Amino acid sequence: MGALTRSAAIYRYRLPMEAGVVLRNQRLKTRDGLLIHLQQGEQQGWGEIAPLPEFSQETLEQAQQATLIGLQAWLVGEDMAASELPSVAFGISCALAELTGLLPLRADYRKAPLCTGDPDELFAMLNALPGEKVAKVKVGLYEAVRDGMVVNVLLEALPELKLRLDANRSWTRAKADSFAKYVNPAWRDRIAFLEEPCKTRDESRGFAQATGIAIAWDESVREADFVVQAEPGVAAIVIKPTLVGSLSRCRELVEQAHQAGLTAVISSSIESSLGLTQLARIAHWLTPDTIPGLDTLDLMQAQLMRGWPESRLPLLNTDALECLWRS
Ligand SMILES: O=C(O)CCC(=O)C1=CC=C[C@@H](O)[C@@H]1C(=O)O
Ligand SMILES: [Mg+2]
Repeated sequence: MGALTRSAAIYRYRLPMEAGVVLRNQRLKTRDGLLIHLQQGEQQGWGEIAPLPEFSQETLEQAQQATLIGLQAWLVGEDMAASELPSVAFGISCALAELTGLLPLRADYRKAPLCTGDPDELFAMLNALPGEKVAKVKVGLYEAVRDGMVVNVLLEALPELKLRLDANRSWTRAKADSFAKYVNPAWRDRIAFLEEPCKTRDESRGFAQATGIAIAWDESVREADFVVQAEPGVAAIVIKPTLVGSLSRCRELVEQAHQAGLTAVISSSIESSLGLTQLARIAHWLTPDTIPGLDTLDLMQAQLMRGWPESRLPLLNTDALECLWRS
């Protein structure tokens, strides 16, 4: 491989977001990130490196520096050690996996639609979906009691529906319990999982065991002391590659989850359509039996380089990219 000439480039993109996309404490007006392009002889690969504000530890500037160092090493034929910055490790490993043909082209474009809680809107969305009816609802933003009622109404109105819920650690145990109180016990097993209900893992475990509502780890997966293991009440782990790291790290997590009998859900960190379509390919490759959590494209006002099937958003090409470095 080393005999063929290598070239590489780093581009920067900025995509306008829909008004009102709020991440934790911050309104996200634009999504900013890097795309990298690697070429070796006839082979090439793209990768996206886009730290997510409020979720990633690294800034875009730090990611850019680390990317440059990584690509310069690759150009002189060195084996790149995975960067310590997860977004960089993910983007570089994707570009290499495209270049070497490791990442298959087939993709899983099913997505669990993100739903605001309006049963009519959800009904229309689900009717348009082939196969399994799974939707995702954010909870923990308003009153826990209101969340409980919304979930109950959705499950009652749509008998085929399974729900994924996400509280992003916003509840005390008491609030989580007041949510559960409003969900008919007969329907609780149609909650595929509730991501991170409580502020601590122990509280979340206690909640799952007391209520019979299965939970999933998301934030926890990125913590240093986290170990993938079967536990009572835990159904799944959520893997957001931009926040987790290299493709091989993601693969390792998927394998550990499957060995422990847990579902592994490949999920978005609000990447552009380039990164999202790669995540759909990763999901088809590593978790073919599980619908990935990729319904975030419509939070943006445009797609980038590669289109998501049937998306009506305009597709921007390389003209929208600013070349930062090329060699
Ligand atoms: O998991 C999904 O189905 C979509 C992605 C998603 O919900 C999220 C992506 C990025 C940040 C958060 O707002 C949110 C999450 O916490 O899981
Ligand atoms: Mg989550």
